[in-house]
Amino acid sequence: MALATVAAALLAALGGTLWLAARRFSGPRGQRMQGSRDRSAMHGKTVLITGANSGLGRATAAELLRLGARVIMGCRDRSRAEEAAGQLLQELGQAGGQEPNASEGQLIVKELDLASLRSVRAFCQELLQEEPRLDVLINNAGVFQCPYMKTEDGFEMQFGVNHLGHFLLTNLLLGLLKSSAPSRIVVVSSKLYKYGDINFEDLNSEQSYNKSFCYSRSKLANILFTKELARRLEGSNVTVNVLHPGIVRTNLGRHIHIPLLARPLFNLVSWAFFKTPLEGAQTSIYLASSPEVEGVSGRYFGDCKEEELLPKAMDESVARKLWDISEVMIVVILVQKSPSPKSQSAYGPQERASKWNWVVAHLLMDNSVTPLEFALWAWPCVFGFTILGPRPCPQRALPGQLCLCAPLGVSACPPETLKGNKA
Ligand SMILES: NC(=O)C1=CN([C@@H]2O[C@H](COP(=O)(O)OP(=O)(O)OC[C@H]3O[C@@H](n4cnc5c(N)ncnc54)[C@H](OP(=O)(O)O)[C@@H]3O)[C@@H](O)[C@H]2O)C=CC1
Ligand SMILES: CC1=C(/C=C/C(C)=C\C=C\C(C)=C\C=O)C(C)(C)CCC1
Repeated sequence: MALATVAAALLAALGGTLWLAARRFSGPRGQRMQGSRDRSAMHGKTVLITGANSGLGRATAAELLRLGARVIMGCRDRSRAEEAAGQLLQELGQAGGQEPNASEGQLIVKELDLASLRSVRAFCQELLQEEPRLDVLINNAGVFQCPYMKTEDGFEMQFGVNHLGHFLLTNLLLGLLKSSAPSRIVVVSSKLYKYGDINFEDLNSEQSYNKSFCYSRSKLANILFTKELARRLEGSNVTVNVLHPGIVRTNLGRHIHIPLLARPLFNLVSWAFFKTPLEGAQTSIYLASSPEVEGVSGRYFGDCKEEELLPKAMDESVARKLWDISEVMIVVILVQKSPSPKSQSAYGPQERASKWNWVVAHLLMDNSVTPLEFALWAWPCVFGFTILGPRPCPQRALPGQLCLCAPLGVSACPPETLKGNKA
């Protein structure tokens, strides 16, 4: 009897494995591969890929390199990136029957930590000095469902890396992309955007943190960012599109804890059902290199085809507001400040409870003010704020001017506004 049970269990396990293996090799996960195209399709083009040392970024880099591109790998860990670059060149050499480095494509490793605005700025400064052109920017790097952590600048990690770091990166490189036009920006989002919301009152998850919601919110932010950027880039010959890659077997799940004993099963299931990185990277490669999407902008793709978005990912006013807030966050952000006794008196109980210690600012007006213009008066404004403490927000007090407002109505405004508002 016992023998029969063991035999049945073994048979079931074998059958299950065979079924999974059959799925692995027959499933329709692999949409058409972009890799069969002309080997010099990207010759003369410079492509920057963030997070190119692993998963989808690595596979995208390999393929674009194969197509002849000069690929810049923007990675946070130089040694991991150099190791990946060495492997890529070797694989390319082996595949092409050539010596590594002998192919037309070129691979460059540069340090870029999207969890540090200082690192993003330093990276861009170097890139702008060294690179005469940039044809494709692929915002690929990402963090998935990590425990509550903050970036160097005090942002919740998933929002900070997946959205804000890329927001700054893209804005700093826009000039070069425009001067290299026709050029492309490709944003890697996720279908999980559906479960996110842009809750402006707690963008930094100070009040509560849910790792799934925050990942989804950051991916929704990727889509809204793409929509708003496409609008701003109309007529510039720089396109921007966003994609979801499907579920792909990469290192993205590193923060998901799986009990040791269950790991083999999860590995088997992910092996059978998930896409390989090369399969998952096809839409990135397509949007970066295919002539089919020349001039196409502001669209959402999966499996190399345009897909529909939920209304919340197409809301122009939310996209604009997110842009404005992000712009101010990256310029001003670190007005790291604990409320002084004086400023505490200006808070209601709810505000005090939120322990407001940095300014989440937003543009009150829809007037477009460049970061440079903003920076010119941001510091005097912050200075005024520090002296006078938070003031009630004089909503639209000075038409055409910009005010910084904390989420709960506490404001740091241009000095004139503060003066006019003094009690
Ligand atoms: N895999 C999937 O099923 C899906 C993935 N995506 C998206 O695809 C993108 C790529 O992820 P995937 O390849 O799967 O995951 P991987 O974890 O394999 O790759 C993520 C890359 O992002 C890099 N990265 C993480 N944090 C930072 C940072 N602070 N600065 C710079 N680079 C950083 C990682 O660097 P390091 O190796 O040093 O950690 C790594 O190179 C992500 O945006 C993800 O959200 C979307 C939907 C599904
Ligand atoms: C989620 C689980 C795993 C791994 C998932 C990976 C590698 C990526 C998933 C990414 C998704 C869904 C991103 C969406 O944007 C394991 C296979 C490690 C274990 C099971 C759970």
